[in-house]
Amino acid sequence: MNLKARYIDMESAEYTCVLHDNDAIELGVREQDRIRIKHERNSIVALLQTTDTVVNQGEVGILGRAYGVLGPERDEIVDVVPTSKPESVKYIKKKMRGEELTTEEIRTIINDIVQHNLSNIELTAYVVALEINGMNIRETADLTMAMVETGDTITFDRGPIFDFHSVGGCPGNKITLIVVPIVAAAGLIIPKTSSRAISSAAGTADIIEVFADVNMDAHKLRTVAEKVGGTLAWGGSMSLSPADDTIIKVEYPLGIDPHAQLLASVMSKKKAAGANCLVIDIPTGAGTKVPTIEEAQAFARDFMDLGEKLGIEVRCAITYGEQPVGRAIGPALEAKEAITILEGSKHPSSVYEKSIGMAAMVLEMGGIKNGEAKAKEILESGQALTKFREIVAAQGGNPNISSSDITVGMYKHDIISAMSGYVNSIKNKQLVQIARAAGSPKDKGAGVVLNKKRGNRVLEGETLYTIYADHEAKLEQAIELARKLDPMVVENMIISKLPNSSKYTVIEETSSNVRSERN
Ligand SMILES: O=P(O)(O)OC[C@H]1O[C@H](OP(=O)(O)O)[C@H](O)[C@@H]1O
Ligand SMILES: O=c1cc[nH]c(=O)[nH]1
Repeated sequence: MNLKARYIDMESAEYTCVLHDNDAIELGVREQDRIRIKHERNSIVALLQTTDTVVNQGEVGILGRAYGVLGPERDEIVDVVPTSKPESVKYIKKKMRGEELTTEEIRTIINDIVQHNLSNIELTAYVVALEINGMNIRETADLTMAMVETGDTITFDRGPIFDFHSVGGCPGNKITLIVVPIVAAAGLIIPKTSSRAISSAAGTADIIEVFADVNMDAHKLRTVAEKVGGTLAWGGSMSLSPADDTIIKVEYPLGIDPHAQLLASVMSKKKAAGANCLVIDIPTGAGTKVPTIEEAQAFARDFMDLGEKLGIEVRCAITYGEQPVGRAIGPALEAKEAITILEGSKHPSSVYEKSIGMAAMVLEMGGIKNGEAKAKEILESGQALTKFREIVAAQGGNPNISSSDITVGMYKHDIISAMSGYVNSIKNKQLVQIARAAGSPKDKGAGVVLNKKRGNRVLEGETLYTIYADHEAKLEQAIELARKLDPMVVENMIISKLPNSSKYTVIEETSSNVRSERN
């Protein structure tokens, strides 16, 4: 059916088009059916919505970026035909039943994801099927290669190319901002790309975006890395492994990161960016993606096996993840904390220690002896800060950036301990929920800053942590959640008194061990 193309200034997660009810009846299609729209040599598949008001009979409305991808002029005639479900839906169902997929079936799924042929429901089914049934290492390698082959790849004139990546899952893990400048200042090339938050309150790309442009294409990634030695880029902004960001957008609201998808996500980006030597950080422990050391060791083996298949030398660090790295969680708060370390502060030491440890592993892969001493020298002499500023400037940020330039949320609230004792545990996932409720990562100033960490002595009335927000209503939501979730457990020698006693003093109406004070 030939119809006039009409731009609709709205966005939706999947490519979407709108037909008048009468045209939909004539074409024999219903809401949520798929429609192929052809314009010259270009075509897209969009999900259908029907209307008797938004577009006229004889028109097809095409939403936002789908219109841009198809490319007709306003009112130009396009050809509209019904089309069936993509073949990959069959293979997603096969994985839902727990069956092994062939190389070709995996390629078909990834092709359909890259072409935006799958609805968000189908994409969610894919992610959930992987979360429940997983993939063996052969399938994971095929998945990785399919993600590489559907995008661009970069080749550098000189090498070897180094990289570093965290599997995530531990809040406050802002160390990439320190590791990359140390490695680049040592003269190694590290074209680092990061994703946005998946299970956390701020992915590395969300943090860097506070002070520099993270969007770059593959050409710019290569040019910046060759010029200043390193990049701090968002993988989703470029054509390297383009399926990755589409899948992450579905994982984020669920807060899940299926093992095989995680492996393929990381390794496809590294392969596409031309990495030869890679260090992987695997935060481990309760409240992370990898609860036990045994699981972390198996994860590391999978990374090394995949690396062998892809021609990348991989070394892994199993790192402590049972509480946040450092004290800040949330984009601006984490940026400030990381830059403070680059400026010379050694507090909090977990950020300093972890950054030095990870950078040392990369330096040693590059043949530098005593990587730890070298990493410390580069950081403490200010060379890492200078390199960081060069990278920021190359990415359009302030070339003289300092921690005092970073603005954090204007609304804040202290959570106060109602009892004296020691911090027995800090629950990562609950802290993430609170930071997200405060607006992180979209609201850059939102998040949480810990005043106490595990094992610290706490006096009644002391601040345990502070919640920050850019909007007052979100601060209120986060405070309410904090009361309910109680993410920091303070205990003393008496755990409980019986009968009719709780281990906590109940100061407000909640059963929390905290009371709240405004500031
Ligand atoms: O913690 P969650 O959100 O699950 O994992 C995603 C984070 O982990 C990785 O960190 P990096 O880029 O190596 O610093 C990703 O790129 C992203 O920033
Ligand atoms: O880059 C990343 C990091 C963690 N998990 C992913 O799926 N991708």
